[in-house]
This record gives sequence, C-alpha cells and structure tokens, in this order.
Amino acid sequence: MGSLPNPTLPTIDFSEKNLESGSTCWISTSKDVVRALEDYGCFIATFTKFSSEMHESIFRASEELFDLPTDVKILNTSTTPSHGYVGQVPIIPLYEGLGIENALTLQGAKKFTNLLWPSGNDYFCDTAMEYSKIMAELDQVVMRMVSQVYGVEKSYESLLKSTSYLLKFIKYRGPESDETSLGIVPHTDKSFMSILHQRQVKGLEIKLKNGEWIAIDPLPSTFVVMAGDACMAWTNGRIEPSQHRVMMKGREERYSLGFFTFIKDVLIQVPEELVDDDHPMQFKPFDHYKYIHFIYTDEGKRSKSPIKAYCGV
Ligand SMILES: O=C(O)CCC(=O)C(=O)O
Ligand SMILES: [Fe+2]
Repeated sequence: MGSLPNPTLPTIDFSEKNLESGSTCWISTSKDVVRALEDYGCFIATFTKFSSEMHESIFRASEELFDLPTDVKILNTSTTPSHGYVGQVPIIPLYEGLGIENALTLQGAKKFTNLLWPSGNDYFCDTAMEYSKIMAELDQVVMRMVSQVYGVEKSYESLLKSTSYLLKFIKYRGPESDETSLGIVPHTDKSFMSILHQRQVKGLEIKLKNGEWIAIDPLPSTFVVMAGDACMAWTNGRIEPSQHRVMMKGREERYSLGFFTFIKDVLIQVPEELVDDDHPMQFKPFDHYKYIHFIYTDEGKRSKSPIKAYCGV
C-alpha cells in the first residue's frame, strides 16, 4: 500500500498572466483564492514578481537590523501593543521582532530607519520600502479577488483607503539543548490580512481543520497569505483565520517577515451583501485598533475567540 502524500496547503500562482484584471485566468485564480481561504484560512502564493535578489536584500537588511544592540532596538516603540520591539518574553524566549508602522510610506520607513540609525541607512530604508510595496501589491490583488467573488468591492475599496501596513522583522535565536523549541505560541493573527515569508530555515506550522499541524517549506518567491481575525468579522464568518505557530527544530537561527494590514480610522462592518436569512449578521461594526487593545485585557486573554468576544453578535 502506498503512503498518502504529506498534506499541504493549496498553492496559488500569482504570475503576470493571472494578474490581468477580469481575464479568464484572473477569474479562475479568484475562485481558487476564495476556496483556499474558506477551507484553510490561508494559502501559499508564488509571486514571480518577487525576485531572489529581493529575497536576499530584505534578509540582509534584517540581519543588519538584528545585529544592532538591544538598547537601540528597544527604541522601536508603538502605542499599539506588539507593533514595536518585542523580545526577551519568557514564554517565547527565542523570539525577537521589530515593526515598521506605515511601512508603505516614505515617512514611516524613514522614521523607523532614523530612529535606529541616527546617521542614516539608505540601504535599509529603500529595501524595506520596496519589499512593502511588493507585498502591498500582492495583498491588494488577493483582496480585490476576494471582494469580487463576494460582490463586495465597494466595501473593500473603503477599507483599502483606510489600510495601514505593518512590516515586521522577526528573528528566532537557535535553541540551546534544554530550551523549548517553541518559537511562537499557536495563535491567529489579529490583522485584517497577513503575508508571511521565511528565509531558508523552516519552522512555520499551520493547523488544518482536522487538527493536524503541517510545516511550510521556505522558498525565496513563495509566501503564506493568511486571513486575520478582522477578515473573519468582515466576511461574516465565511473566512476563518488559521491557527499557526513556529517550532524550532534544529539549532539554527531563523529569520522571517510578516506583512500585516490593519484598518485605521473607520469601523469594519459586515457588507450587507454578506447578510441574508441563511447568513445572519454575526459581527457588530468595530474599530480594529481598539480590538487589538482588547486582546491584551484580561477578558481578551481569557477568551477562546477574542474577536467573537469583542464584537460578536
Ligand atoms: O515567523 C513566522 O513565520 C510567523 C510569525 C507570526 O506568526 C506572526 O508574527 O504573527
Ligand atoms: Fe502570526
């Protein structure tokens, strides 16, 4: 008897031919995207526009960043929890992360760069911005496809205008013998959408609906596109975010990147097209950033599904 192949996520190709809006390829890719998000909460995207040179440069920039002394890295603060420097956290001792808020704007990239390198670092600033631009493009293609399939383009356009992008640089120290190999605890993202990218050391694992954890192989031009809690509320529960974690198997350190979208200054509300007798309204309109603060309250920490606790009907 042959053994079953290892389960994996659907892979969706975002090469030029699939990106011509309205073309046959675009339409069939859109359906694949929605099916994958509804079935898994995420998928693997191959994005040929992202070159291996870009892969090398962004991770070189990341190394440079993590090589800075800790007292410099902690200058990366934010009024939003976990959007700035995170490190030396007892339950995830291997994890260290820094975040560029408003990563798509020159102002956001410059503010971060000048804070950490007062004498400037054009290489870092330009690379981070270029990476963000490409990731935002992928995010917007995916979300445009989703909104077309659901017939909610107008609602998406208004969210898009209010989208704020967070680029997170993440490093996991290689575990020492008796240390936990848990890089990051199982969680769903609090974002609207997330795009994850790994360097050559694997570790990202995603929980399937049957409870099985599967490991995602890193490749230079592949990304995991993942729905966050806010996307579940917006789609009235049609798309559920997947639980994921990082397990550090070897002793090697691991670098990864997360590109997250958040909705600022407008309430996220379920589009009326997604509500009918079979799909009653499941979520009240809510403020995304207030939701992030809620996660860190006692009630938010206790809750099995904080998004339902926060704005569920
Ligand atoms: O490091 C990774 O691959 C995953 C990071 C992650 O899940 C997160 O930052 O939310
Ligand atoms: Fe995550």
